Amino acid sequence: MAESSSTIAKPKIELGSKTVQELLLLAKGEQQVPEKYIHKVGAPDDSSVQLKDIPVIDLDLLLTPSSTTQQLENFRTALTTWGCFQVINHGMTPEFLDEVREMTKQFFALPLEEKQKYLREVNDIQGYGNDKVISQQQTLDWTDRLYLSVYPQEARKLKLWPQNPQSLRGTLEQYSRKLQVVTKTVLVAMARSLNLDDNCFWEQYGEKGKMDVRFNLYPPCSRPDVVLGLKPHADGTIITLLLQDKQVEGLQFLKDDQWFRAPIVPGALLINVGDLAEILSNGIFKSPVHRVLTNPEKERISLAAFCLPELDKETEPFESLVNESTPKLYKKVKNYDRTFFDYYQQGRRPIEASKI
Ligand SMILES: O=C(O)CCC(=O)C(=O)O
Ligand SMILES: [Fe+2]
Repeated sequence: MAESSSTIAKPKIELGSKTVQELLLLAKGEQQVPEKYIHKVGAPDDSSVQLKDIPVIDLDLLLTPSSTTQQLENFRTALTTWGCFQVINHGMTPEFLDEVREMTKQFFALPLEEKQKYLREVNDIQGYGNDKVISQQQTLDWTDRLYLSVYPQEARKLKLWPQNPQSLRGTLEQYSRKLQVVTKTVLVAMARSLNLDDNCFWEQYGEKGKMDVRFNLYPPCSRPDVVLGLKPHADGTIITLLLQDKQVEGLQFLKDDQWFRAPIVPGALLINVGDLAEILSNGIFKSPVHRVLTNPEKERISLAAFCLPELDKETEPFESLVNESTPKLYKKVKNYDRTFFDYYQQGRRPIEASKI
């Protein structure tokens, strides 16, 4: 159902909440999970969720002339059915990816006071903390995070970039530079797979395109039957590039109304279409709904990089994808990420509001 963005309540103030790690420290081994994390409806019934291979795309082959047709065809199918794929040969060694995972673990393993040096300020998104709490009714996610803008350079708030572990700043710089290269290749391939001008997705991202990274920690949870690491959502991005934990699963995708577990492919990055690429492609690419489950024994980490258009850039379906037989399906949107979290926390999808 289409709805106008004015129907979403705009929070004036944010209500405070503790990080999950802090909560666990205070609980001193007590198993009780606070009420506000418990899903009374939509609890994660995991009993019939299957593991299904998400398409694997070799980035090295994607744009080479000799293999273009078949590779691009597979790529397009991945984006129109799953809305996500695992990418290999992306230019980063398994050792380097392990280093990125390791620094993520090391950061979350620091004493609370150390992490709190980088605390997110109320109503800001960058920094260490957890869910933005905008209503007492909100069911919270069992996750702590460190959210940092890496591009454009001027969006960086370096005082929130941890100096401990010492390697974090340098490794993050290196990792995000590599991700920019992957992003460009993927965006060009997306255009090519739709027979559009090579640069059309890349231009939407823009020279000042935003890349925000979110380090996620999902501590063990004694009630995985009723608590979620992340509520079902689709991303408000053009694309999202995700580095998954190497040992612990948890991510699931909704496809044809069924949940599927995302397998771990240790050397791969998992890339998914976000709402903005769904809009640009006039609905041809699917921005998939996904969620993260909790694990009773093991903690899980992940690192998501969100690619968003530069500030004030307007996003609407490419004209060449709109004609009499395929009418325009989405309205123009701008600064989409600003309203995204308000919808998310109410368990709603912002893309509904832009549907015509
Ligand atoms: O932790 C994961 O595997 C997924 C993270 C995610 O979906 C997000 O940060 O938007
Ligand atoms: Fe996500």
